[in-house]
Amino acid sequence: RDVENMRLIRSLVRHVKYFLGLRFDVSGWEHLQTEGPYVIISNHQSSLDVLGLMEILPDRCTMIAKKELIYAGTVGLICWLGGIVFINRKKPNDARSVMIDASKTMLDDKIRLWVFPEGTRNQTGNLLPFKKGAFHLAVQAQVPIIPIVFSSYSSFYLRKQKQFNSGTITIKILPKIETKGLTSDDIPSLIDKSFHLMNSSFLSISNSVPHSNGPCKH
Ligand SMILES: CCCCCCCCCCCCCC(=O)SCCNC(=O)CCNC(=O)[C@H](O)C(C)(C)COP(=O)(O)OP(=O)(O)OC[C@H]1O[C@@H](n2cnc3c(N)ncnc32)[C@H](O)[C@@H]1OP(=O)(O)O
Ligand SMILES: CCCCCCCC/C=C\CCCCCCCC(=O)OC[C@@H](O)COP(=O)(O)O
Repeated sequence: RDVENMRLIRSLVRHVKYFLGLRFDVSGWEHLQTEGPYVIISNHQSSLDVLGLMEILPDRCTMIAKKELIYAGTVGLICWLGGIVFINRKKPNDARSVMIDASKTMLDDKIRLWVFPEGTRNQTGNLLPFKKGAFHLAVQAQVPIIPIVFSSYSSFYLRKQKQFNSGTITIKILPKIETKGLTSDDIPSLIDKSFHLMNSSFLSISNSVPHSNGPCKH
């Protein structure tokens, strides 16, 4: 169990896009060129997000995930080996204390953490209101937040209708938001700022996404 295992996991998962006929169009790479620990926040539409995440995952970065994933067979084992931090959403007090510990570990071990602040998968067409854990994490560790937005999958993937075509996912990496000097009192405004930046980015890149490239041959 070591965050370094994410290098191997990342290089394996990066091949999956070819089987699904998906392409990634990434902008803002320069914003990930930040030294030391930081918190990445991104929107969460489906398990497909794992592909986009692995496409751009920086070194020494692991994720916060719901603890149910440990029991998901091989996927659970891979998550555990990659040092994923598991939280129990049914016990918010426990989840908070795990995240408070993580704010120390990320500084001690120079680790970056990826959090889905919506807290659950969402394909409603707008981002869900953000949970607060990711922002406490960044403020407690006094590290920057890097917001990342994945465009809507709805032009090629409709879960209820069981439709899946090939398509292009736009990923926009936004400039980092500094938290140096901020305290827990600043969290509501930090959340507000992050939410509006990400939601407006999401709407703008989702409208400009090229439509499905046609049915997938597989
Ligand atoms: C092929 C195989 C490939 C394998 C691939 C591997 C990749 C896998 C990728 C896996 C991807 C998997 C992806 C997934 O699994 S996504 C699902 C799991 N992830 C999350 O849920 C993350 C986001 N959740 C949170 O951050 C929540 O805030 C938590 C769960 C922590 C609490 O939720 P809660 O429901 O309680 O809501 P709340 O946010 O309104 O907070 C309530 C109150 O608590 C205060 N508070 C909160 N936090 C802190 C804190 N740290 N220190 C001090 N205080 C804190 C807060 O200020 C507020 O108080 P007040 O301000 O109202 O007074
Ligand atoms: C044609 C079907 C298209 C789907 C293909 C998916 C391919 C993805 C490839 C490999 C990655 C598999 C790893 C799965 C990790 C799942 C993480 C995840 O998404 O957990 C759900 C959790 O965050 C929120 O849970 P809830 O929405 O609150 O319950």
